[in-house]
Amino acid sequence: MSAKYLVTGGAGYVGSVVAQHLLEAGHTVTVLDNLSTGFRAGVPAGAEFIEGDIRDASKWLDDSYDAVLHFAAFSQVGESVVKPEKYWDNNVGGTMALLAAMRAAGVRKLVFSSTAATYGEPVGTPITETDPTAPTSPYGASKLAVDHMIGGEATAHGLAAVSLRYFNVAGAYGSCGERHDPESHLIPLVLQVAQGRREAISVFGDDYPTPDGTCVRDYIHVADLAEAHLLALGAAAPGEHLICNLGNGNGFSVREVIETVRQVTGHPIPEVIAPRRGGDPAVLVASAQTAIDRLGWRPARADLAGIVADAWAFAQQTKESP
Ligand SMILES: NC(=O)c1ccc[n+]([C@@H]2O[C@H](COP(=O)([O-])OP(=O)(O)OC[C@H]3O[C@@H](n4cnc5c(N)ncnc54)[C@H](O)[C@@H]3O)[C@@H](O)[C@H]2O)c1
Ligand SMILES: O=c1ccn([C@@H]2O[C@H](COP(=O)(O)OP(=O)(O)O[C@H]3O[C@H](CO)[C@@H](O)[C@H](O)[C@H]3O)[C@@H](O)[C@H]2O)c(=O)[nH]1
Repeated sequence: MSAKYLVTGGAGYVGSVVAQHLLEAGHTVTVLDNLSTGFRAGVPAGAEFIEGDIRDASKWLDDSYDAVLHFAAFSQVGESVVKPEKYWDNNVGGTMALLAAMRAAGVRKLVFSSTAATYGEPVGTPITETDPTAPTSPYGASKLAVDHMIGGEATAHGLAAVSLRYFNVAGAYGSCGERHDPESHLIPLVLQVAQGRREAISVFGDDYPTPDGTCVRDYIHVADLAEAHLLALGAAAPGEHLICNLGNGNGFSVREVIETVRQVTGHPIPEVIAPRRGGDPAVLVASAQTAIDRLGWRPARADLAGIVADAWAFAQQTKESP
């Protein structure tokens, strides 16, 4: 059945890919985005676009919407360590206003972009949703605070909510992909080296307690992630807050990612060792068992070389833009 969805942050990377999937499934989509890190051209054709801030969501939200998918946030781990106030203000303050607008409008279903960064340094691998949450960055702390806020909203006011804790999102979907300005994520930065836009990739720390000394992450294809959002829209009952990790359960080190980019692009990719980046845990690998059991989700694009190849195809389409 066709439904109407508000997608906050739908001019950004993940939000645009999910909006595109919703449109392809026959739904009506309104994107609300203040373009602080997103791009007008990133909004998929066929979606209505409102240039505005989630803090003002009450201006546009009404009971014609069936649910909100909430992506709008600042999301750089390293930046959050040096500018924590920016993260509390936008991620927590903005979501408080959005939840109030949803309550006032009677929109009672939410899917939220949470993150692996809520766990901090894990107590074991893979990470499950019942593991302790002790974020190592203000970004992770702000997202954990929002998860708590959503839990309270569900219990007190009957919201049906799903927090999806993404691990490292990568790859592209057709004309929707990752283009941050400036870019901070590993795979698009390594691809910029392959394109000749950067001389070398900096490896942030080679003295972590991992097999090759560099940080290990669980890279998930953005299209697999998008499919989980569509499933999540039907997963929670009123008053329930379901939390699901989303990853493939495979960890790759920074060096392994760089080597994969060499294989995909044929470029030698020079690397230089740089100091550790603040806020980075050594290893983040997901158990997605809850998503498999509760959403019926199955990742179909888990191969790292395939993920990098899709990101490379997208980077080649958008060579000149940021
Ligand atoms: N990319 C990842 O690897 C990853 C991993 C875990 C979680 N997440 C979460 O997923 C979400 C999307 O991440 P992304 O990589 O697509 O980031 P992005 O920066 O590409 O997209 C975020 C979008 O939100 C918009 N936005 C920010 N603040 C806003 C506000 N106050 N009002 C309206 N619009 C606002 C930005 O303009 C941008 O278009 C974020 O919440 C992020 O924390 C991302
Ligand atoms: O130039 C670079 C950029 C990154 N890295 C390293 O590469 C890894 C991945 O970094 P990045 O791509 O910036 O992603 P993360 O910092 O792991 O964070 C992403 O993944 C998290 C979940 O794991 C999400 O919460 C965040 O929103 C999302 O940005 C980390 O160890 C970084 O230190 C480098 O060595 N050099």
